[in-house]
Amino acid sequence: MPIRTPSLYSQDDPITEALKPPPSETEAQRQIRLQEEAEAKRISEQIDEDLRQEREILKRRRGEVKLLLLGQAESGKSTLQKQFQLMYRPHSLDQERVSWKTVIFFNVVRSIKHILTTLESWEDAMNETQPEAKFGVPGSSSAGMSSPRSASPYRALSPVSSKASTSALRIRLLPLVGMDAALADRLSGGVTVSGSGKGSVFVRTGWQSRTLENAFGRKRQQHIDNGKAPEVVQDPLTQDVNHMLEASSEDIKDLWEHPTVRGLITARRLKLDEWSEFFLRNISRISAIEYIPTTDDILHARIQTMGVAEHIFDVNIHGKTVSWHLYDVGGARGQRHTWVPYFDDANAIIFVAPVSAFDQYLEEDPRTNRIDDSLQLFTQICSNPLLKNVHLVLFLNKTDLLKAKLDNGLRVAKYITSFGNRKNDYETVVQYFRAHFLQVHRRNNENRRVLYTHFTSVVDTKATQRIIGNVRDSIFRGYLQSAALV
Ligand SMILES: Nc1nc2c(ncn2[C@@H]2O[C@H](COP(=O)(O)OP(=O)(O)OP(=O)(O)O)[C@@H](O)[C@H]2O)c(=O)[nH]1
Ligand SMILES: [Mg+2]
Repeated sequence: MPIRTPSLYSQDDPITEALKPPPSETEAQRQIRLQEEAEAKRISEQIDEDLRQEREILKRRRGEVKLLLLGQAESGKSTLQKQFQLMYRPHSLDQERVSWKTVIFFNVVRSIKHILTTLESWEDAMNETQPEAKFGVPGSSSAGMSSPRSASPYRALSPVSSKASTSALRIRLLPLVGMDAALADRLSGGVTVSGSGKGSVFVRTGWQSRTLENAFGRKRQQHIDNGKAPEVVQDPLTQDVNHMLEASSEDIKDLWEHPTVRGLITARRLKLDEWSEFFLRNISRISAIEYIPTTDDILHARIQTMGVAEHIFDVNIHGKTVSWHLYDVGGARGQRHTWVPYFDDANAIIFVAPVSAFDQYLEEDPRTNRIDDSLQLFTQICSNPLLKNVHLVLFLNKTDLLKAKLDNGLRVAKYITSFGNRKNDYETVVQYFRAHFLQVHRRNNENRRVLYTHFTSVVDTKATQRIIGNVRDSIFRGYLQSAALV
C-alpha cells in the first residue's frame, strides 16, 4: 500500500471524506493531486499572512499620530523634518549623506553664478555712471553702514586690491558655473516646475535614492547585486564637480572675499541666501575630494519640496510606541493646493514662520512681504474648518538670522511700517511678531484651542531636539485625551 503524504485536509473533516481520492487513483494522478494541494496550501498561507499584515496596519493606524509641517517656502519645514529624522531614525540620515553632496554642490554653484551675474550687471552699470551713484543708496543709511565691522562700499572700487580681477575670476569659474544645469537635472530627475522663480529645483519624496539611480541606472543595481556597498558608490557627475571645485577652491575664496563683492553685500546690492553664505564660508572643507557632508551641512542644504513628502517615525513615549506620520509640504504658493487632502485626518500642525524674513519678499510674488504672507497663511490655517480640532504649534523660526540682521543694523520699520519707532532690538522685535500671530489665532479660535509657540532656530540641533521633545509631549497629552484614539 502506498504511503500517503499528509494531506491539506484533516482526517476528521467531513469535507475530507468527500474529497478523498478515488481508490483507483494512479501514481501519476496522485503526484498531480499532491502538487495541487501544495499550491492550495501556499495560497492559503499567503492569504493568512496578508490578513495578518492588514490587521497589523489597522492596529498601528489606530495608534498613529499625523503631524503636518506647514508654512511658506524657505521657512524651515524640511530642516525641521531632518531634525525629527536625526532624533528618531538617525541611521537613515547616514544612508542619505552622499546624496546631499549633490545638493550642496548645486547650492555652491548656484551661489557663485548669482554672484557673477550680479557683478556683471553692476560693472555694466558702473561703466555708465559714477561709483558713488551706484552704491550707497539703501546701504549707507539703513543697512548698518556706520557699523565699525562693515566695510565702506566705496572701498569696493579701490584699485589697490591685490586679489585677482573679477573678470579673471569669472573666466576661470565659468566651467564650474556651467555645471549648474546638469546638477539641477540630476536632482529633479528632469522634472521642471513652472513659475519656480530663480530657477530653483524641486524634489519629490525619495529623491535621495533616485539621484543615484538616475546617475547609474542598472549599473548601480549590478553594484548591489555584486555585493558592493551602495554607500561608497558616488555619482560620477558629483565627482566631476568635486574635482572642479577642488581646482577652483582658491578662486572661489578670492571671489567671496573680493572687496567688490564685500562692498556689494554691505550695500545690499548683492543679496545672498543664508545657505550660500554658510557654504561659501566653508568652501575649503567642502571642495576637498574626500568631502562627506556633515550633519550641520545637511541641515543647511537647500532644496525645495514638491508636493507632500511623508516620513514615518516610531516614537516611544512612556513605554508605548506610537507611529508618527510627518507630512513635509512644499510651501511655495503653487504647491499649497496639495496640502488639503491631508487636512482631514491630521492630529497636529507645526506652522513654521521665519521671523528673519521681514526684509524679504516672496519669490513667487515679489510685491508680497514674507512676514505678511506668513500671517495670511496662518489666518487660513487657523480658520479652516477641517483643522478646527487639530493641536496647533507655532515655530517662530530663524531667530539666529533675525539676531544677526538686527546686529548688523537692519531696521524693521523700514520694511514693516506698523513697527513704528519701537526699539529695534531682538526681544522687542520677536515679541512684536509673536503678538501678531497670537492675534490671528485669537480672532480665529471658535474652539478655544491652545496655541503653543516656540522661538526656534531649527539648524541648531540641541535646542531643536529639546523643543521637539516638548512638542511631542504636548501632542501626546492631547492624543491620550482623544477618546477615539485611546
Ligand atoms: N540659519 C538658519 N537657517 C535656517 C533655519 N531654518 C531653515 N534654515 C535654512 O533655510 C533654508 C530653507 O529651509 P527648508 O527647510 O528647505 O525650507 P522649507 O520650508 O522646507 O521650504 P519649501 O520646501 O520650499 O517649502 C535651508 O537652507 C535651511 O538650512 C534657521 O532657523 N536658521
Ligand atoms: Mg521643504
